[in-house]
Amino acid sequence: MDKKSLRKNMISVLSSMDEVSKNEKEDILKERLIGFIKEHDIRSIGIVLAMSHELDTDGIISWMVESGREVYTPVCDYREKEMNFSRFVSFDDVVTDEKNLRVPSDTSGVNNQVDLIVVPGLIYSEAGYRVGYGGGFYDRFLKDYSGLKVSLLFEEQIGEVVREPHDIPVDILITPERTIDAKSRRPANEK
Ligand SMILES: Nc1nc2c(c(=O)[nH]1)N(C=O)[C@@H](CNc1ccc(C(=O)N[C@@H](CCC(=O)O)C(=O)O)cc1)CN2
Ligand SMILES: Nc1ncnc2c1ncn2[C@@H]1O[C@H](COP(=O)(O)OP(=O)(O)OP(=O)(O)O)[C@@H](O)[C@H]1O
Repeated sequence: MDKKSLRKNMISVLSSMDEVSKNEKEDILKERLIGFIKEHDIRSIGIVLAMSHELDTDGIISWMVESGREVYTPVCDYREKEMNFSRFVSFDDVVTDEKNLRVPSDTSGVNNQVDLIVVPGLIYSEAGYRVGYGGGFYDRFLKDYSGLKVSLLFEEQIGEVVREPHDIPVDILITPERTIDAKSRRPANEK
């Protein structure tokens, strides 16, 4: 199947997940990510403000802000195909961009070298390769980023990913059932 159909299929799988069990899994993912953040003493985090079919990140973001961590969310320049992370302070200070994604109303506080980025995606291989939403924003951004990269996902999202030269893999995959050390599953020249 081509990449576009793979994306479409996975979006429909995610959209048709049972709401109650999805919420339960999201709660587990939140707790697992909080454990990871504490364990690695993460102080600044880059994470998306999710769309409705995506894994809900609002609860995680609230915990991060309340626990005194700095939160940054992506802001895209669609013309330049560029993305920066702007400081997120409160859900009261959020607007929507031209693609209807939520972004901070004040985008001046940029930090592109946070301790941890939670990388969104649709399909993942256990080696940490990823099919995203097709914008290429993360692959372009991550080539100059040197901090930790994790992804949160449901087991249903693990599958075969055909690697492309520009793909930048994540270090760790967290599912409701396990934490996969993706980096250790790759050969030394692909770290
Ligand atoms: N919540 C959330 N925010 C996010 C992302 C994400 O995955 N989730 N991103 C993760 O990268 C970035 C935005 N990614 C985007 C990727 C593609 C298009 C886009 O141009 N979409 C096409 C339609 C897609 C298609 O069917 O080809 C369009 O609107 O014309 C927009 C944003 C940053 N913010
Ligand atoms: N480092 C890069 N430099 C230039 N173009 C890139 C780079 N990374 C990705 N692209 C281009 O962006 C487009 C989308 O890439 P791809 O299909 O890999 O997106 P994706 O991985 O699904 O999205 P994302 O990385 O935003 O999650 C492709 O046309 C690809 O060639």
